[in-house]
Amino acid sequence: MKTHTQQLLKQLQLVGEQLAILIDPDKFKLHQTEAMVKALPSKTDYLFVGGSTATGQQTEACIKSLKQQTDLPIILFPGHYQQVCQAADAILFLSLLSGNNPDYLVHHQVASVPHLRASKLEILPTAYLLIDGGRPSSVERVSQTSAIAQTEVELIVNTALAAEFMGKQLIYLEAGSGALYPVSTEVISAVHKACRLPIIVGGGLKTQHQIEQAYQAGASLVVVGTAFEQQFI
Ligand SMILES: CC(C)=CCC/C(C)=C/CC/C(C)=C/CC/C(C)=C/COP(=O)(O)OP(=O)(O)O
Ligand SMILES: O=P(O)(O)OC[C@@H](O)CO
Ligand SMILES: [Mg+2]
Repeated sequence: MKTHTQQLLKQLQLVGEQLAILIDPDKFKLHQTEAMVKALPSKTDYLFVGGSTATGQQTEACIKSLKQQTDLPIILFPGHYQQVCQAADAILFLSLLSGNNPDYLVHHQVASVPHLRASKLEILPTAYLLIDGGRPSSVERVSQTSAIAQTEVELIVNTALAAEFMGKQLIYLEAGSGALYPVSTEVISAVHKACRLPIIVGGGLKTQHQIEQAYQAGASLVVVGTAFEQQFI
């Protein structure tokens, strides 16, 4: 097995207040790649590529097209092991710890290993916590798990700390793509106070003010998908 550099993990641990734009291969149109890359906010640090229902082929075509237009690091954000693609730079090695579906706790991870053993992708061990964003999300539907209520702060903190004790390197607090409201600053700051890992926050972030609030509460990286995507539909 090749050694994986820890370049992006170090950047996530050290830099803070970073921005990722999420591209969902499901909705991605190849002919719009150039315009889309030009429209990226100047502060963009990473592109996340993934979706709950995207196929491997869609994911690969999307990443290859983006790679022709930008040098930004491309981080896979997989909804399924078949989305593993060697053309990316890194992978959020997600485990859906807010739910009790073994497929999303461990089976996708095991199934991805044959693709990852031979690859140079940097692996980012990530605890993925789905928090209620006010409407049913695709992740809930696909994984057949329920989101944790925003009021269950202690459960969220305990789940994040369990992730830290398990050796995860990143915590992703997810309100679901297109959420009516994002993960609250109360939840983010409670996790930040209790847990040493960098926090990624995504789902339902639409305004600069919401993004600033997430950083102030302790998010190291904010993910925006729908608000960017809507320019291209
Ligand atoms: C580690 C490997 C290989 C796979 C991980 C598999 C796991 C645990 C996935 C977590 C659950 C899941 C389905 C995550 C998908 C996250 C994602 C990329 C969401 C993007 O948004 P969509 O859910 O596609 O939203 P739309 O409905 O708006 O398209
Ligand atoms: O599409 P939005 O609501 O920006 O969510 C982004 C991301 O966190 C979803 O997985
Ligand atoms: Mg999708």
